[in-house]
Order: sequence, then structure tokens, then C-alpha cells
Amino acid sequence: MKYYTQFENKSLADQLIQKALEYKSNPFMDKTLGAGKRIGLIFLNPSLRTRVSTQIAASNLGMEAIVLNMDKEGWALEMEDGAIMNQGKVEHIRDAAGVLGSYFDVLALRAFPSLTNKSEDSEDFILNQFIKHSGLPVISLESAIRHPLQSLADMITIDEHKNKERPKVVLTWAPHIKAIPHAVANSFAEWSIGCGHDVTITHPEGYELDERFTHGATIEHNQDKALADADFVYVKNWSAFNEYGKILCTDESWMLSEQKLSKAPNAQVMHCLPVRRNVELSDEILDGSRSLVQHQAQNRIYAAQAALSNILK
Ligand SMILES: NCCC[C@H](NC(=O)CCC(=O)O)C(=O)O
Ligand SMILES: NC(=O)OP(=O)(O)O
Repeated sequence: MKYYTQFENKSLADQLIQKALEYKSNPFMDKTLGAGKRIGLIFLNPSLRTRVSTQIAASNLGMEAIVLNMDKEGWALEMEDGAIMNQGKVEHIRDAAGVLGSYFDVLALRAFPSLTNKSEDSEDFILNQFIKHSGLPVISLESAIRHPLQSLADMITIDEHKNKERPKVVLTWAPHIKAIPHAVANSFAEWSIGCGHDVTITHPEGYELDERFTHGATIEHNQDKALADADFVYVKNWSAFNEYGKILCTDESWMLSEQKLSKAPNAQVMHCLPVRRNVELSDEILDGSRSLVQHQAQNRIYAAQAALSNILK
């Protein structure tokens, strides 16, 4: 594997889940695999979990990780080929990625969408510019349209907590105060469908996700109906995709609460974090026994370690 940017196939996903679980019980089993190698973690946006868990994963493999918070500490990057750089952008991606390519063995990148340029976001323009101009193996730390390390951690968490072979997994839209990217929702749908779960997606009208990611899922606009008999409920806000980046609904009744789960007594609840408490998800759920959010966050380490070790091998 040279690039870890998306779901590839079930067999690779199963292999990565298995490897991650091995690392979880024995984190240092490959402690020299990355010896003498260096990974650059490039952030164009904020992060808590991704930054720290990926550093721990690299360290468990004996690899040096160097973090560059490029949004705050780097030069403003020009991404467009042929640009006349007489405005605010200081350094071209061609030059910056080339330099990073000579410093590191593996590059990892977080690049959120603009939510204003649908075609650039949809083709993951920034991630692909880094891939093209660095020449290195690349791991996505959340791109404009996908968050594959989060999704791998989510699949590990579902495998650890499922009570049946093919669980019913519901991805539900939740309210938010801001326009939020589609990456986590897209990616979760892509992986959960790809891993063979029985997937239902529920959201208000107008919040249809990009169909590239939802093929194979049931779409149900009635949230109560969607939640019935769920084994796992993944809570996430996203902005509209068709009316790109817009907030179309602020209906607070979409917030997931204990009362909403009355027809899903066994449902376990997931969220990638950070979560807006009592906007997306109630305190009672987050602090109660249904919540898997801390397990998901912990599994981020082993997801990153499995992806990284696959690239190193
Ligand atoms: N990396 C995990 C989530 C990142 C992003 N959340 C945010 O931007 C939250 C911002 C806020 O709550 O103000 C998202 O949902 O795609
Ligand atoms: N879930 C997740 O990616 O968290 P961070 O944005 O804090 O890295």
C-alpha cells in the first residue's frame, strides 16, 4: 500500500482491523519497523485526536514523527498551477511539497474542504496536489471528502462491540451551529457499507450526501423509523452537499437523546469527536453506558499504527 486515503476493499479493511487489534494487545510488537524513518504530519486545520494518536502510532513503530501546523506556523500556500503570486500566498505547493518530499519517508496530511468550491473539494484537490508533488507515500489525516483513519477506528470499535454478524448501523444527521464538512459522514458510510454492515442513513430533506459514498445504504428521512432496532447509531452533522456548504435545517429535535432511542434498546452510540454537547448529542447519552466515543478515540492509535505499518512493509 502506498496511499492510505480511502476504503479500498473488504479484504484489506479486514486485514487492517485484524492488525490494529494485534497492536492494541501488543503495541510494541513491531517497535523497530520504522527505525531510521521519518513521517511528516502536516496540518492545515486543527486537531486533537488525529495529531496525538498518529504520533503515538509512529512512536510505537520506532519511527520519528514531526508535526507541522502549516495553517499557523507555515507559509500561506498557493495551490493553483500557473498562479501569479502577487497576493497573500507566499509559497507554491509545488515547491513546499517537493521540499517535504526530500525530508520525509511518509507524509500525512489534514486538509479540510473549503465548502465553497464544490468541484475542487469533490476531487480532493489539495490532498492530490500533495500526493503529486511530494512523490511520497501519503496518509490522509482527513481530507475534503474522507477521514479514513477515523473510519478504520470506527470499524474496529464496531467489531469489538457487535453482538451479531451483520449489525444494523444507522448514520444520523444531527444539528450544529456551523457549516461542517462531509468527510466523516462520507467515509463512515463508505467503510460501513464496504465492511458489509446493514446501513441506514437518516437526515432532513436536502442533506443527501454525495452518492459515491452512500450506494448500498437505505436512506430514510424519518429519524425515528431509521433508529428502530439499531445496533449502532453514528451521530454526525454535515452541511448540505447539493446546495453546497449551506445550513438548511436547524431543527433541534434531530439531536440524539435517550428518549429517541426508546425503540433501539441495545443501540450503542458513536461520534468521532469533537462533539457539541446538547446540540448534536445529549449529556445523558455521552456520559451513559451506550456511548462508545472514548473507545473510538482510543482505537485511533491502533488504526494509525495498522495503516502506517502496512505502508512501511
Ligand atoms: N476531525 C473530526 C471532525 C472535524 C470537523 N469538526 C469540526 O470542524 C467541528 C467544528 C466546531 O464544532 O466548531 C468535522 O466535523 O468534519
Ligand atoms: N476525530 C478527529 O479526527 O478528531 P481531531 O479533529 O481532534 O483530530
